[in-house]
Amino acid sequence: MTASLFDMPIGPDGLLHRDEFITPVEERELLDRLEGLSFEPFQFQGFEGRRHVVSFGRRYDFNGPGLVDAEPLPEWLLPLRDRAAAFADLPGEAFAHVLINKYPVGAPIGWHRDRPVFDKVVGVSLLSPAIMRFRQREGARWRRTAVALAPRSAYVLDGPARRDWEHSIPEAKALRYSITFRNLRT
Ligand SMILES: O=C(O)CCC(=O)C(=O)O
Ligand SMILES: [Fe+2]
Repeated sequence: MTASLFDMPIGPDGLLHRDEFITPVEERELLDRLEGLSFEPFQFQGFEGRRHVVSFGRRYDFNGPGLVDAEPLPEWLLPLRDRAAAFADLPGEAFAHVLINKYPVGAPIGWHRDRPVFDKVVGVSLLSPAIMRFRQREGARWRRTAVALAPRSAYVLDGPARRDWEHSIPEAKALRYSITFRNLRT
């Protein structure tokens, strides 16, 4: 499944977004799996975020060492990994790192660009909708845009959307999960 007419070229260049990337039944099965994981508060240089996370394959430790090994990807994640990789024009095995985000009510993700050790990012949204905001500095001002992330939709961040724009998601209004896949920059 590579880019098609139905992948909306909205938002910054390099952002692809596809609704109904997974079916409601697949979403339910994934949620059952996610409910069994041990999420931990996101740690950033001594601070704890309201967002909770689980990593597989590799884990990015923001308190010092950077990229470290993590538990291998569980079997149940492999079909989604392969579908996400195809969406980003990559082989499944390229996605060495999976980060699952859990956003309880009130949990945001602040403005950031993903770490430069990673290349493309694919994110799959589950359970409730969110708005992903983008901003890019332009002189003294910010260019801004946003994309609606419906449950079961997926996005690819590549090119300028990945490298030049920052993204963030405001405080969750209802519990939401995202399953995000990253390959390593070579
Ligand atoms: O929840 C999302 O879809 C965004 C996650 C994100 O930006 C990240 O994990 O770096
Ligand atoms: Fe991100």
